[in-house]
Amino acid sequence: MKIAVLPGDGIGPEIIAEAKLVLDALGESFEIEEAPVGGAGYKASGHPLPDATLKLAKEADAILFGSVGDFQFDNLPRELRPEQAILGLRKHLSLFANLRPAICYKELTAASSLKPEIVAGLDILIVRELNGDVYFGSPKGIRTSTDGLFPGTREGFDTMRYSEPEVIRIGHVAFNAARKRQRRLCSVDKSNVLETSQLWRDVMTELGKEYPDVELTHMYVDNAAMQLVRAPKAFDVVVTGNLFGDILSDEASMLTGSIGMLPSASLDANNKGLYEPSHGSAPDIAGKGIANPLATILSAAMMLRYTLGLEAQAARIENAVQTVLSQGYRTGDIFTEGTKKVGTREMGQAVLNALAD
Ligand SMILES: NC(=O)c1ccc[n+]([C@@H]2O[C@H](COP(=O)([O-])OP(=O)(O)OC[C@H]3O[C@@H](n4cnc5c(N)ncnc54)[C@H](O)[C@@H]3O)[C@@H](O)[C@H]2O)c1
Ligand SMILES: CC(C)[C@H](C(=O)O)[C@@H](O)C(=O)O
Ligand SMILES: [Mg+2]
Repeated sequence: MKIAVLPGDGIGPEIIAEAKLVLDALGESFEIEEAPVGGAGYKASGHPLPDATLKLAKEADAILFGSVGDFQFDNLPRELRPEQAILGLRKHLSLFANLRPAICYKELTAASSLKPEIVAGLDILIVRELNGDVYFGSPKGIRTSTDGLFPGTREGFDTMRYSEPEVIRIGHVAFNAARKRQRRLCSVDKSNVLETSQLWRDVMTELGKEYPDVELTHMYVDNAAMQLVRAPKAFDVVVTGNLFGDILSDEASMLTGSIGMLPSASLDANNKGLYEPSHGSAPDIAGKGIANPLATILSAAMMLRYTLGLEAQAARIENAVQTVLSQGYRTGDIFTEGTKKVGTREMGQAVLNALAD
């Protein structure tokens, strides 16, 4: 099994190094090949998604991705900025289904931004559509306005767009995920204002008839943002568009203690996937050896489960993460009084030790 490993920028290489050690420790014969991406790709070959990196990503069975982004590239034309690499991979590989599980481990209830009783036992799954919406809709750009309130001035514009088949395919993923869980699906949109959302809601409602065993509800995104911090355990599976899902999953991460705990899978129609932590390159802590590697290690576990068919190995990794948390190891982002503060390497080592036991 060939795994493309794309560390990227900022804390990417630090957290990926730990996930690689975990994969090495499993005793499987993975063929692991690394390639530069993001700012690192730009530096190596003048493009954030070099041809050789894209080729490797396409031919590999699965992709493990760190993170991209660095303010030193902010002044480049958009198509050369690091973030285009992850957007390009998602698009080129048709990775339309982004699964972001927000689970609050019992040891981390104290680290959550909410009261422990509100997050204890929290286990929700955000299913985010990843190939459409305002991210990819055209036209987009910056131009001189010819109408509107301030003609003759610059205006930025993007197009929010969803086709029916795009909504149907992510809908099936979400309904099927709900079937394997508590059979409750909340579709989040802004159909009181947006036409894309009206279509989204109509299509989800229609699709719901094929899944009579799943309870489908609808919620406006502003209310969903509020309910996520008021009573997050009321959710089971949430399905939403690209932009709303980006924002809601960062919000949900804080219920688990830290964004450093939130893994993700980005899947195509055949469950081939790219696996990455939901967080970014964290330039504020890059190079300090203090980033939390657990979201990346848990993403590797998702890769074993969803794409490589190694459920038992995925469970081994998840159990090891559970063990290190109960042993009291904490990186700074999840540290609370009475626990042991460690850096990236020590946290990774603790996971390796737990795997060896
Ligand atoms: N998929 C990706 O590659 C991805 C995702 C999100 C953001 N980004 C990019 O990352 C760069 C920084 O973005 P940002 O600051 O808005 O978001 P970020 O997720 O990188 O960081 C937000 C905050 O969370 C902290 N944080 C993130 N991951 C952490 C970890 N593993 N351990 C401990 N703390 C962690 C950071 O220190 C920071 O304070 C930008 O260039 C952005 O575009 C990339
Ligand atoms: C870096 C950026 C393009 C990306 C997104 O908006 O999808 C990130 O925030 C994420 O959540 O993976
Ligand atoms: Mg994001």
